Parts: sequence; structure tokens; C-alpha cells
Amino acid sequence: MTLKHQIAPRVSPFFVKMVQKYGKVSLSWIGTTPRLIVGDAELMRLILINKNSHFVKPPRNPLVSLLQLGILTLEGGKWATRRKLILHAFQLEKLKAMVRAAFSISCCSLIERWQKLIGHQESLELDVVPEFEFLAGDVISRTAFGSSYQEGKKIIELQKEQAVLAVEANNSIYIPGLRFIPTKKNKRRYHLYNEIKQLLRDMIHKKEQAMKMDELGSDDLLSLLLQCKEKGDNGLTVDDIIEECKLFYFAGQETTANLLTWAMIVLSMHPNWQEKARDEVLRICGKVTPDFEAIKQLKIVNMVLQEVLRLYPPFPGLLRYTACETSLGGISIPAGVDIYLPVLLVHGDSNIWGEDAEEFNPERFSEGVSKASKDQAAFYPFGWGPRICLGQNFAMIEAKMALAMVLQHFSFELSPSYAHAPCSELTVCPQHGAPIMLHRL
Ligand code: HEM
Repeated sequence: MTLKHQIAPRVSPFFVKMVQKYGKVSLSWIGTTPRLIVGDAELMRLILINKNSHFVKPPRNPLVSLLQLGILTLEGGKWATRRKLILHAFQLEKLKAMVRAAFSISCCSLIERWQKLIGHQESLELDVVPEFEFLAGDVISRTAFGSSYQEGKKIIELQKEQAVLAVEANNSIYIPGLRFIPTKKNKRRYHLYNEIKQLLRDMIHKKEQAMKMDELGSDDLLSLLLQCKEKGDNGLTVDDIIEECKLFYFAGQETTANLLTWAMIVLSMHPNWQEKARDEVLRICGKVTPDFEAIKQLKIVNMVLQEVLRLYPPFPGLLRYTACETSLGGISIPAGVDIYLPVLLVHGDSNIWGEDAEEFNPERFSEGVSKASKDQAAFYPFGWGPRICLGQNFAMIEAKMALAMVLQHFSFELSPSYAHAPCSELTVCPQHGAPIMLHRL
């Protein structure tokens, strides 16, 4: 079949031009919709920094789409208001306070829990996937909702189930009207959607009451969002705030948990790097819980995490949709084109990363991200451009602290029952879990 026959008639001249200009561009189909796949690092960056490419196409059926998870539903002025607010919430000073108030409490309780589980034994086999999910959920609940973090955890559990059902619906062929049929899964989808919304509504109500009593207010994320409620044209409605809270859970929990899980797996496979990282942690922090200043000095731990993000980026691809005709790199992309940016492919490109692109080699990050590859535009674990991850510093500090504390207290190796099978659900995760043998140090 020639290229021409694979191309949608509606946009064919455009796709032909793209494929001719950039070899690493191709076309696939999601149901009946054509999707452009851009594996060229430079073009990827142009698309990501372009303000006309929206996050995703508006859903035909919001209830069974990824957007029900609250993923980036805001656009325009409200989105800018939200970004400013969250950037404010994640300023360095505020992150320092979070390390003290939330990160260290959650990480210490993880270590205590593992120590209790080991008890008097020398070793213990543990699937670290649920452990890190719990940790990341605990951290995000404390920082986003302050005192309401217990309620937050319930929402995380429901969202996890919702994510599985949303991905399943998103990947299946869309049949108009199917969502109204009360199948078991559809009923569950509606139930989850309503329950999460109600829990968040109650939480918002409680928080508003608390804020009225306490004039100083608090610095947690929900309080900050509420301060912007209904102010001016770009003020947030309660429904917007609900979507933002959902996004926080979703964006902040599974991603960071994945990073930590893969870090444990990869360091188990490469005991020499595990040793190097542990030596660094013990040299800088001893056995004391790391504080913000100590975390900043953990260079090897940082290199390890960067390399894990290169090989196992939690989001293996990014999505964009051109809301209007958009000109990029001398090419005009028509409105209504679905674009998929395969981060994983660019991260593993040997022309960019060298012959050892598939190997775990944290050394490549020893002089920083810009010198790690031949192409500065080739590392996208946190996206790029106006929608770049707002939580990247938050996530890296949390991951460094948790990994450093695990290294301080345990050595680890893969359990014989571990099977290496990375798979891409909503994020890249180990298909059969991550059973690890922990040894007390
Ligand atoms: C290892 C951990 C993480 C990774 C790999 C990651 C990755 C990403 C990526 C790739 C995007 C951009 C999506 C796109 O452009 O299509 C994104 C957006 C976002 N992330 Fe993260 N993230 C992580 C942790 C976090 C955490 C901990 C938070 C919050 C505490 C967070 C909050 C957000 C928010 C709010 C956005 C939306 C930005 C916007 O629309 O302007 N992320 N993240």
C-alpha cells in the first residue's frame, strides 16, 4: 500500500508534506480519526511551545474520556489564572516548607512501615508499586488539601479505578449512544464520576468554612484556588476547582509513584549504581532525614532519577490538537489535527543519545540535561512549553527524598518472581508489579 492510500483524504496534502519534510512523522488512526505521530525532537518542541495547539480534542463523550479525570480541561484566561496560582504555590520557599511539613512526614512513615514489616527478619519481599502509590498520594493529599488529607486519600482510590475505566473507553471504538446503555461498566463510570465530584464538593465546602473562621487562610493548594473563586472574568467556579483538584491527584500521584518504582527496579538491576547512590546519601545526610539543603546536594541520586525518566517516562507520549490552522517550521497544520508526540521514542533514539541509548547510564547526565545528548531538545519527561509540568520541582524533590531515605535504610534486589514487562496504561508501569527483596542495613 502506498503512503497516499493510508492518508485521510481530508488532510492528505498536509500529511504528505509532513512525511516528506520530516522522516520521523507518520499517521495512525484512533477509531476513524487520523492522528499524526511526530517522532522528530525539534518538531515536537515546536508543537509543544505553540500556543495554538490545545491539550486534547474536546471529547465527544466527556464521561468516558480521559477528561473526566480532570486532565487539563481549562483553556484560555482561566488556565492562565490557574497556572499563575499554582506556580505561586510551588515557589522555592513554599517547597521548602512542604519538605518539612509533608514530604518528610510521609517518607518517614513509609520507612517505619517497611521496618515494621521486616520486623526481626533480615529481608522481606514487597511489591513496591502500591507502596509508592500510597506515599505519593499521602504527599499530594497533605500539600493540596492540608487538614483534609484523609478525605483526599479516598478520592485517590476512586480515581485509580476511574482511570482504568477511562483508558479502556478511550481506546475502544466510539459508538454513538453506547454511553447511555446501563452496562455494568457504564453504571460504575457514572457512579465514580458523581461520587468523586460529591466528595470534592464537600471538601471545598468544609475548606471554605474553615477559611472564613481563620482570616489568615492557609497555604495549601485548595485554599489558594478558593481565593480565586469567581473573581473577575477569569475567576474559577466551584466546578473548575473540582476539575483542578482531580488533576492534582491524577498528575501528582501516579507519575511520581512510577518514577520511584522504576528507580527501585533499575537500581536493583544495577547494584553498582545503587552503591554509588547510597554512598552519596550517607556522605551527605548520614542516617538523618534529609532536609531541603541536603536534597539539593544529591547529584548522583538526581542523575539516576533523570536516567530513569529518560528510559521510563511516566507519560510515554503527549497529545495535542490544533484548534485552528497553525504554522510550524514552515508548514501549515490544518485545524482539527490530532497529534501524538511519542516521548519514549525520542528518549530512546540512538542518533540523539548515542549507541548506548537503550542502556541505563546515569553518567550521561553528569553535566546536566543540556549536555546529556546531541540534541538539547530531546528530553521531555515533564513536557515542554506553556503546558510544561507545574509539579516538576515538587516531584523531583519528593522522589529524591524518598529514594535517599530508602537507600539509607535498606539495600534491595529484584525478587526472583519479578518479570520485566513495562507496559503503557495511562502511564508506563511494570505490568506484573515490582516485587523487590528488601534487606535491612
Ligand atoms: C515524575 C513526576 C511527574 C511527571 C513525569 C509529570 C509529567 C507531566 C507532563 C508530561 C505534563 C505535561 C502534559 C502535556 O503537556 O500534555 C504535566 C503537566 C502537569 N503536571 Fe506533572 N508530572 C509529574 C508530577 C507532577 C506533580 C507531583 C504535580 C503536582 C503536584 C504535577 C502537576 C501537573 C500539572 C498541574 C500539570 C498541568 C500543567 C498545565 O496544564 O498548565 N505533576 N506533568
